[in-house]
Amino acid sequence: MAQSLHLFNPSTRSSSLIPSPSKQCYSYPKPSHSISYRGFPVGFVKLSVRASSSSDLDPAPSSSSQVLLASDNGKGVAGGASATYAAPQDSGSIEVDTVTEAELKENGFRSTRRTKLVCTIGPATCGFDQLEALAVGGMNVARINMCHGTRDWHRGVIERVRRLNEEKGYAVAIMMDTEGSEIHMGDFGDAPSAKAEDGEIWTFSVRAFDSALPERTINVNYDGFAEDVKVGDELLVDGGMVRFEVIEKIGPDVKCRCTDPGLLLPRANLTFWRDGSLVRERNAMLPTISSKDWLDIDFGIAEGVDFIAISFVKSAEVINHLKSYVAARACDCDIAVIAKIESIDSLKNLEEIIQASDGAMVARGDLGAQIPLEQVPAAQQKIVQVCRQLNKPVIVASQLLESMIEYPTPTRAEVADVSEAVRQRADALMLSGESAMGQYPEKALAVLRSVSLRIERWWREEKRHEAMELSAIGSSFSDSISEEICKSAAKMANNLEVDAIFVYTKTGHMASLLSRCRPDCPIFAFTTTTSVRRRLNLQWGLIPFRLSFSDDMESNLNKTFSLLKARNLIKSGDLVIAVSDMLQSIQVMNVP
Ligand SMILES: Nc1ncnc2c1ncn2[C@@H]1O[C@H](COP(=O)(O)OP(=O)(O)O)[C@@H](O)[C@H]1O
Ligand SMILES: C=C(OP(=O)(O)O)C(=O)O
Ligand SMILES: [K+]
Ligand SMILES: [Mg+2]
Repeated sequence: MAQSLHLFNPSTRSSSLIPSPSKQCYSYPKPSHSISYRGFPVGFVKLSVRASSSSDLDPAPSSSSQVLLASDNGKGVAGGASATYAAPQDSGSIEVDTVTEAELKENGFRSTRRTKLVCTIGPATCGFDQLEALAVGGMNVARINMCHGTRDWHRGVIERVRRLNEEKGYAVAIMMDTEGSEIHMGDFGDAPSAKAEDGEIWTFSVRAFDSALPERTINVNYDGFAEDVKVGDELLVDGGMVRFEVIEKIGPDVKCRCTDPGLLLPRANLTFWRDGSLVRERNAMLPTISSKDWLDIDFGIAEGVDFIAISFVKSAEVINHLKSYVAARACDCDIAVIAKIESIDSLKNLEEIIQASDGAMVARGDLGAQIPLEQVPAAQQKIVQVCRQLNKPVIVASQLLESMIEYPTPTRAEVADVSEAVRQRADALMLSGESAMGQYPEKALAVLRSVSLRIERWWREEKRHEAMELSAIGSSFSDSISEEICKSAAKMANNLEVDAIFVYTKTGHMASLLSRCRPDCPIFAFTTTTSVRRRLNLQWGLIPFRLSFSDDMESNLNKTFSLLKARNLIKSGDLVIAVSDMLQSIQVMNVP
């Protein structure tokens, strides 16, 4: 027997949507057998609430009443959509990728992976077959780093990922990461890297060299470099992978002695320190988004990437600016803006930056160059928590499996680091050099996958009581209803041990609210557009499906059940909870 719980705010809906006892709007699919429910409220409850009339999203007068309906037969409860959705042409199909399909069939719902995986694409993984191997291995998002390679090179990667999605049914999203205008070294011409030995004198220069670089010379991208540094400053490459001391300044050239030897990689980040503190001279005035970044952003918009990650964000202002820029130019696609938290300024303004963004990245590489390394773990935990509270997806990035650039197995410490990020319930983990230029990209991805699965299972079995208290975030009354529905649905799903939560969501918002609750069961997110489906691929626990659906939940459910059954993804008797952002309701039912 199907049971349902609906919430209405009658004043926000047309009169035809108000429940009418004589009108039976739903006849839910009848399961083949009935089950008993523990603790499920059945009955009719009327609540009086004060709706905020100041919200433009919810123009309800303060006298409006909010009605909570629960039904034990799933019939006679009316509702409707706040918008009418046109059913696209291909209404008879459901799209889900073959890897998820295989995983669901082999391991059952419970053991599908909840933590999402991002792979940086570089020379080691840019071919079609290599990209396909990563997709098969569980890559949810492909990241291209505009610090490296040409736009043509990146365009090629985007085309191959899109082709992979079209030909093989994947929904791999594309994230474009901007270079940012912090100080970094140039390339080494044909050499992939250079070795700096203890005591060697190297020249860091802002001069443009026409031909090959002179020996032991490094280009610096920031014109003010030679003016900003002082003799005696300490110069850190990549947060301390290699260290130099500034010994002499000669016009545009800065001579430095190597004090900690190591490998110099192209475009490595440079910071300089004076008396134990990071120096913030005129370089602190560089714009977050450089003129080259703006051209890259235009490229990303033209290519229809799914996410744009902004390096070295300092304030919410730049995010707001970029979001309006994107909104004005990207007419038919919705590009999410991800704030990379990798500077002292971004930590200072953390909450406002995350609030303004569509997600965040804990970019530990540069963060570890700006704050003492021992402070990075606490910063990571804080960023992950703030993102969860504010309902923004968060990616933990950099050096997760650094040794796997060279070796086929990770260190125990790396496995512990990956475990910690999964235990913090971050939405996604990211590979950088491991997948871009390492020797074992697929093996590194397999480690992220197996560690995620194991820790997620441990969490479900052992840690359920450690649920995070989620504060209210809704900015309108209608938002608050959605939020409460998702919290209740997630709690019910855990208590009733349901097999899956189904969410019908046009924009993806309702799916993200469910993901935020980190329920024990997977969330099947049905959405009408391929772009939303790809975007949902970054969020914890969501299995995005593309499906055409209408505002009629009965037919949506019937259609979903029959399509999923035909593909052996669900079976009669499976217990599911369905929620939707068109009709604010929770329904509990067995698959017929
Ligand atoms: N498009 C690319 N072309 C060439 N090399 C790349 C590319 N993307 C990434 N890499 C390599 O992978 C390494 C790690 O990638 P990433 O972490 O994104 O960059 P970075 O180390 O510069 O912050 C880079 O240092 C670079 O050597
Ligand atoms: C992910 C990071 O940014 P990028 O690789 O672009 O330096 C980082 O600094 O950790
Ligand atoms: K970058
Ligand atoms: Mg960085």
